[in-house]
Parts: sequence; structure tokens; C-alpha cells
Amino acid sequence: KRRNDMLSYMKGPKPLPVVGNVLSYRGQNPEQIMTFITNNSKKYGDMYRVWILQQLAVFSSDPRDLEVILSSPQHITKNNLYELLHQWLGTGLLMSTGKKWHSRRKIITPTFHFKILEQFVEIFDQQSGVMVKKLSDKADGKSAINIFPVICSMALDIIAETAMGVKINAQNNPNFPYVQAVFTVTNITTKRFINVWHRIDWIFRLTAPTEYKRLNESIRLMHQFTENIIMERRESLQKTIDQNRSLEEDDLGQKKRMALLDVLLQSTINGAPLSNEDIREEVDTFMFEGHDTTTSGISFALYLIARHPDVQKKLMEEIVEVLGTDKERPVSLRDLGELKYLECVIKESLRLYPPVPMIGRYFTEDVEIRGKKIPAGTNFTMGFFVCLRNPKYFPDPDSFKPERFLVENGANIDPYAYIPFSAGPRNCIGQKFAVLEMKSTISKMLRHYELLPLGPDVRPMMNLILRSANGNHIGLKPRQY
Ligand code: HEM
Repeated sequence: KRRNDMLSYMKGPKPLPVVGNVLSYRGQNPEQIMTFITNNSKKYGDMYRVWILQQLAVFSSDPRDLEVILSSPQHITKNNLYELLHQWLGTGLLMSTGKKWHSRRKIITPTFHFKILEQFVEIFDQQSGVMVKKLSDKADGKSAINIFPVICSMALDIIAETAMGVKINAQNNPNFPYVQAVFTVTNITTKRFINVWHRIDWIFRLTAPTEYKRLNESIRLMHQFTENIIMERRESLQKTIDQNRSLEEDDLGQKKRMALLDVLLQSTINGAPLSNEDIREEVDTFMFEGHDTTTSGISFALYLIARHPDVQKKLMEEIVEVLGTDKERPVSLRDLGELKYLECVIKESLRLYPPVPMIGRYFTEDVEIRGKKIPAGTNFTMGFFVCLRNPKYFPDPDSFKPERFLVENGANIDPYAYIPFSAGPRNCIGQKFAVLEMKSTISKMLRHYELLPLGPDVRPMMNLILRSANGNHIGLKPRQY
């Protein structure tokens, strides 16, 4: 009653006694939910409320409201939607709150230092090289290819090698048990996200016992895999220290590539090293956050480039200027930095199709947002995909116009309106990693293939990440310079 009274001023669909607005969601699939939320924003304004049984959700997509919450170090507790990931990711950086989040964020930030990222460029280059080779038999200029699963295997290879320092060969050996387990867990979790009743553990266990068992077994396998790697690398680090060798060189005195996990092994909180379990939740978090999101980002970007030949032409001019016409020439961090137009294309593609279409916070106390009082116990949901198409901030918002991000066009975009990586202290820690990976793999594809507008249009839908209900189709033709 308190929450209801406090929010009496706020618009929203009329709730029924007890069930609230549950019935409005009945029969909505993840594709329709996107339209439903966008239409609600049009009908009730940029901030509105919904009751789902006893749970109160307030939606906002106004950058001025988002700034109040995202810039605050207080409002960092995630809402209940994240619970589905808890069994796999524990309370790693994505899920943790309070003091734990603050101390972890502090020690994980240097893990993404550019010196570490610089050595990953070689991995991006090699793994995208595997991908373009594997695509060659499909590149006939006629067939429509769903690029999403192809990108997903490559992104998994990249994140395993950068986060854990191991090659899992997802592209060449999709039956490898760890790879299978990642696919099983993401698929089952996605289904649970869609089927709201399955979000409740005991209902899921009773009504889908086979999936429940597969989920538990796969998570156990993934945890075991990560743990073994951590133990091996801890031993190897100890050996290096015992033998008084440099941490940056291998047994033969060659410069060694550090994985994100190695940086965590050397980190301490108040002088004490992180335990294997502490490191495992962080590595598992990188494995999840670092492959699904980039897969979505790269797949939608390739789809858009294929359908905008003028953009593709400009991209090729830039690529030839910076990288030349030798398709096999490896790229460096410096080269990637010079691909400025590609950066605009990536930004614009993340604006139209943000891989993380919305995020949520739980208010543990009453909060005031620009004069509007919101009660404790609210699930506050920030609709990035609505905000990123707001015509006030992005004129002609549904058009793909990379030029809007060109500095010489005076690109002066509000940092809380352009938020595919969120903003403020809890923004995406892997943002630079993600953009480098996207630049590297997209430029690799373009150097080898002309992208063609083949296959059906995308049908965006909200899962754990943004996907297309019918895949991301493009055609490929070997590139002739
Ligand atoms: C295009 C790719 C990506 C997008 C669009 C993206 C987007 C986001 C967003 C919106 C958040 C905020 C989530 C929230 O507040 O609930 C986030 C957090 C996070 N991301 Fe990313 N991400 C991407 C790639 C990556 C990569 C490659 C990594 C790691 C290698 C990563 C690691 C993380 C982590 C650990 C967090 C939690 C940070 C914290 O709470 O302090 N992300 N990401």
C-alpha cells in the first residue's frame, strides 16, 4: 500500500487487484515485449510503473533520469532478473553489490589496462582468421548465411584464450565438453528468461526435470574446468616466483602473454591474494559477459553493413588506406586505432541494436529522481533500446547513419543518452576490449569478403541479450581488390 500510495502520481497501465498488470504480459513473446515496452513509453511517458503481482517495476528511458541512477555510487544493487545467472556466475563483478563490488571493481579495473589489451589483438586476429577460412565454402555470392552461430563460436574462442589463456577450439571442435556446456547453459537460461514461470526454481525443477538436470551438470562441468585452469596457472606462477624469474617471461625467457586470469592471480585485497573461488566467479563472469554481448554486437553490425553498400564502400576505402590490400597482413593496436570510420559504424550499430537492451536496479531505500519520489522495493528498469532511439538526442533515430558520430560533424552526444555500455561507476568494464574485438573481426571479414544483403530482415527480440528471432543473415562473396 505504501508503494502504491507513493506512486499514485505516476502513469502506467491500470492494475487489477492482486495480480496487477500480469495479464498485459500474457502471451507476449520476447519479440513482442520489445514493441510492448516501446509502446508503453509512448503511451505513459518516459517513466511509468507496472505491477506484477506484488512486485513493482518502474521503467525509464529518459537520459536525465538514467543519469541520476547510473552516476550514483549508491544505486548498484541489481534487480531480480539477474538471479537466473547466479548459479553460474556467483557474485562476480556483474552480480555483486555493496563493499564486495567496490573492492572487486578496484582490483579488476587494471586487468583491462591497454598494455594487457594490446597483447590480445593478436588473438582477435588469429581467431577471426580461423573464421574467415571456415566461411570460404559458403561464400558463393548467392547463399544467405546466418552469421550469429559462426560469430558465437569465434567469440567463445577469443574469450577463452584472453580470459583463461587456453585454446578451446570452439570453431573447429564444437563438441568439446566445455563448449557444449556453455551452449547448454546459455540456451536453457534464455528459455527460462522467456518462460516467466520457469524463472522460479522449484517450478522449473518440477516441470522441466531433464533441462534442470542438464543445466546443473553443465554448470558443474564449467566450474570444474575453470577451477582446473586456475590451479594450473597458480602453480605455474608460483614456480616462476620460486625460480626468481620475471613474471612477464616464459621458461625460455620469451615475452609471455598474460591472460586476464593471470592478472587476477597476482592481485591482492588488503595484502591477501584472491582465493580460487573468488577468481573463478570473475573468470566465469568474463566468459559469459565477454562472448554473448560481442556476438550480438558483431552479428548486427555485419548485417547492417551488408545492407548499406555506401557505408561498406567507405569502410573499404579506410581499410585499404590503413591496412593495405594484403589480406594476410596482421593488424596491430595502432592500426585498429586508425580505423575511425569503422568506430562510427560500430557505435551506430550498437545504438540501433544494443546487445544489452535494458538493465535493472533494485531500490533498497526511497529514491528521488528529478523531483519524482520512488519507493524502496522498486525494480527500476532502464530501457536502453528506447533511449538509444530517442529523436531528441538522435535525429532520424531509426536510420543507420554512422556519420552522426564523426567528430568533424560536431558529434556532441549526451553521454547518458548514448549508453550501450551503460555509464557511470558501474559501466561495462570490458568496453575497450569489446570495441577492439569488434573492429578486428569486422575488418577481417571485410578484407576477405564483400558482404551482401541476402536473407530475411532481422526480428530483434529480448533474451538475456538482444538477438534476432530469425537469425542475422548476410551473403558473402570473396573480396577482389
Ligand atoms: C559489445 C559488447 C558489450 C556490451 C554492449 C556490454 C554492455 C554492458 C553493460 C550495459 C553493462 C552494465 C550491466 C548492468 O549494469 O547490469 C556491462 C557490464 C559488464 N560487462 Fe560488458 N558489454 C560488452 C562486452 C563485454 C566484454 C567483452 C567483457 C569482458 C571481457 C564485459 C564484461 C563486463 C562486466 C564484468 C560487467 C560488470 C561490471 C560491473 O558491474 O562493475 N563486457 N556490460
